[in-house]
Order: sequence, then C-alpha cells, then structure tokens
Amino acid sequence: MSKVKDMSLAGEGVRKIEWVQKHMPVLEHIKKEYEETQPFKGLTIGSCLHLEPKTINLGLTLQAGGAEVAMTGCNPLSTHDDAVAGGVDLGLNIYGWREQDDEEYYQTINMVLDHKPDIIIDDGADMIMVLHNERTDVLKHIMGACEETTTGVHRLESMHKDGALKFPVVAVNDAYTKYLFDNRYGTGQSSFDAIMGTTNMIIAGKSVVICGYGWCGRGLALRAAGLGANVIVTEVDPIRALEARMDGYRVMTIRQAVKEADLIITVTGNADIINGDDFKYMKDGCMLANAGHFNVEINRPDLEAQSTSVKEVRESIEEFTLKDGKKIYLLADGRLVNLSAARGQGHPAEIMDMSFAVQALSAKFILNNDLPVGVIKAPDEIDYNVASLKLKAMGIEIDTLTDRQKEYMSNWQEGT
Ligand SMILES: NC(=O)c1ccc[n+]([C@@H]2O[C@H](COP(=O)([O-])OP(=O)(O)OC[C@H]3O[C@@H](n4cnc5c(N)ncnc54)[C@H](O)[C@@H]3O)[C@@H](O)[C@H]2O)c1
Ligand SMILES: N[C@@H](CCSC[C@H]1O[C@@H](n2cnc3c(=O)[nH]cnc32)[C@H](O)[C@@H]1O)C(=O)O
Repeated sequence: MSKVKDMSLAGEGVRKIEWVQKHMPVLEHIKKEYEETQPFKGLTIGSCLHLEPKTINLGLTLQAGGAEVAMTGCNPLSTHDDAVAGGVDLGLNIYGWREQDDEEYYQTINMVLDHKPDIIIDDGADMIMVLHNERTDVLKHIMGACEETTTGVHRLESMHKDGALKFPVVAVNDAYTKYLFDNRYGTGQSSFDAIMGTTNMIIAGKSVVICGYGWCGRGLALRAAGLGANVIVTEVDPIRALEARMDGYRVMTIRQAVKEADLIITVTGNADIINGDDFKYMKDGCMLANAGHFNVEINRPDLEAQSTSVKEVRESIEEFTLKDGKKIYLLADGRLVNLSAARGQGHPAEIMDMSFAVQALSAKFILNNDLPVGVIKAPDEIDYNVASLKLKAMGIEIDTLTDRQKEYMSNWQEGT
C-alpha cells in the first residue's frame, strides 16, 4: 500500500535511485549480505526519514534483508515526488509527497504506524512522539528504534529522563561515522549547494554568519571560508566559541553579527536564535537560512509582525518588506535549507552511504540484542566496520599495529 503524488514519475525516480546506488558502496555491501542472511524476515520496519533517492536505497536494503518496509517523510517540504514513486515501483510502501500541511504530515506518520512496525527508524523523533502520545496500540509491537539526528537524540534523552520512553533507541547520530562526516561535511556542502542554487548569488566577499559552532556549524564555516566569505560565528558555549576564534573566524554576539550579515545560517538545534528586534538591525537585503532543526531557529512570526508585505520572489525565497522599506529574504520557510528548498538535494550520496550503513546495521543490532529501555550509542564495532568498508571502497589502505607497538601501548613501566 502507498500514497504518493504521481506514479508516472516512477521511471525518473528509479533512474535517480540507481545513480545514488553507484555512490553508496558500503550500503550496497550490506544489502548483498542481508540478501543472503535475511535478518529481518517476517518483520516490519517503519521509517520517518527525508524521502529522497538515498533514503529509498536504505529502504531497499532493509527490504533485501527480508523486511516489509513502510516509509514516510520527516519534513513537510523534503520529499522528492519522483523518488518515492520509484520506491513504490520497487516494492516499498511509501506515504508522502512534497508540500504537506501539518495534518497530512501526521496522517502519513500514522499510515506507517498502521503497518504495526517492529522496528522504527526516525529522524527528529516525530514518529516516536506520535507512538507514545497517540498510537499506544502500536507500542507493544516495537522492539526498538534508531534515531538519525542530534535534536532527535536530545528529545529522546529528555523523554527518557522524564521516564516516558518505552523502548530502546539507538542514537545513530552519535556514531563517529555519522556525525563527523554527515553533520560536518554533509551539512557544509549541501547547505551551500541549496543556498547558491536557490539564490543564484555569490558567497565570495559576503559576510556570512554561522549561528552555532557544533558539528554542523564547523562544516558550514569551513565551506563558507572556502567559498571566500568573511565568516562570523555566534555561540553560547565558551569552549566552542574559543575553538571558532582559533579556527580563524570572528566571534561575536548575535546582536552585533546581524548588523554585519549578508547571509545568516542558523544551525543550533535551538529556538529563537534570530527573533524580536534582531530583524530591525539587519542590512537591507540580508538573507536568512536555517540548516538546523524544524522551523523555529528563525522566528518567522516575529519577522511577519514587523513586515508590511510578504511575497515569494523566487522559488523557495520569500521577501519580507519591513515598515522602513528594508527587504529581508527568508529561504525555504526557515526549514532546513539543504533539504527543504526546492533545489535542496540533501547530503551527497557518499556521505549518506555511511549514515545509512549505520542505520541498517543498528536495526540488526536491535534485533540481536536484548537492549534496555533508554538511548544507547551504537556499538564501536558498527563504527569500525563502516569506516573500514568505506576506506576499502575508496581504495585506501592503512597500517596495523605491530606486536611491539601493542605491547608498548599497554606497558606503563617503559619510560625515558
Ligand atoms: N541540515 C542537516 O542536514 C542537518 C544534519 C545534521 C544535523 N542537523 C541538525 O542541526 C542542528 C545542529 O546539530 P549539531 O550536530 O551541529 O549539534 P551540536 O550540538 O554539535 O551543535 C549545536 C551548537 O549550537 C550551539 N547553540 C545552542 N544555542 C545557541 C544559541 N542561542 N546561539 C548560538 N549557538 C547556540 C551549541 O552551543 C552547540 O555548540 C541539530 O538540530 C541537528 O539535528 C541538521
Ligand atoms: N525532521 C527534522 C530533522 C532534522 S533533519 C537532519 C538530518 O537529515 C539527514 N539528512 C541530510 N541529508 C539527507 C539526505 O539527503 N537524505 C536523507 N537524510 C538526510 C541528516 O542525517 C541529519 O541528521 C527536520 O526536518 O527539521
């Protein structure tokens, strides 16, 4: 069963899926292994992930391992209608289309839950919230879940602290082969791809403000500098602020930064990073984008309240005219720009290869272990396995410790 926008797009969708498969060697390796071992035979896996070709390839990997797979999107703007049609053609149950309203977004989450999944793969924890708050009828089927992103992990940790979480969740985000590459290099590249494709404007010579110097912020600052921007970082954590300064960027408060900015990108996972009077201090023409979570980092209602008109001046760009005539541009409705802008393609295939390899292996980890309720880090074996497979696929060999080196590393008596 499925509900997508237009099945006539399936041919193009399948072409796009086949393209990413050529660039996801680790996931393809796991797919072959799962085809032989059938770890998910008789089980149903439900996912709430950005629906685009690489995610469909994760669905096909789980299906190859014997699972019935039911998928929906984790963001109302990030679904690729051709890729989901292609996925349905290839046997997946998919519920989703681009530009859902809130009601449709939650309806399609419920449609996946109607399949009574045994394992959940979530991005942002919306499906897990629906399960606990509304669909307690499905809770008894759940063996465990995997969570893709930083904010999802934070939400679930808070939930567990409150004693509300009812099953084990593997924090896929916290695997090294996820956040070191996906959050940093993936977000860095895909956000600028989307911003440049959406605006057709240059980055070189601009003052670009990055709000938040976590794993994503580091990647964004690195790419902004590489593109020739004058990079400013804002932070609330003194250690990360110091790190940003020593990495060569200017660090200042958000109130100072908005006055200088040509482009501001929020990536904190927090709310109200730009709000209230911040808009009044901006230069005419300032562009705003969010690469973090949901659409709460840039306070759109505050911006609207200070504007005399709002119009879409180009696909995924809204122009807000303030009372003094100044124009401010908001990209992709303040939702994460690399996936929600019409031109957003998400992270490169080689990056999602690792993130989704961790997902596919973590789903099997849930199956094979009697895990306690709570938020659990993926085991190191999964990380080392994914990193080794990736290096092999890239044709890179590394050294191994000699016996003498192993002995030296464990010996505390040998000194100068
Ligand atoms: N766009 C994408 O594809 C993508 C990819 C990965 C993660 N994410 C999301 O991006 C967000 C950041 O993820 P991360 O892994 O970098 O998290 P992180 O925890 O490593 O970094 C977040 C940083 O933001 C800072 N911060 C918090 N409040 C702030 C404020 N008011 N002003 C300035 N800085 C503030 C924190 O101190 C921290 O250093 C999360 O919501 C995550 O889910 C998006
Ligand atoms: N549901 C929230 C979650 C933030 S998505 C952030 C996650 O998206 C994931 N991501 C980034 N690019 C892609 C992609 O191309 N396909 C699927 N997932 C992606 C990435 O792993 C990251 O942790 C929201 O939409 O606001």
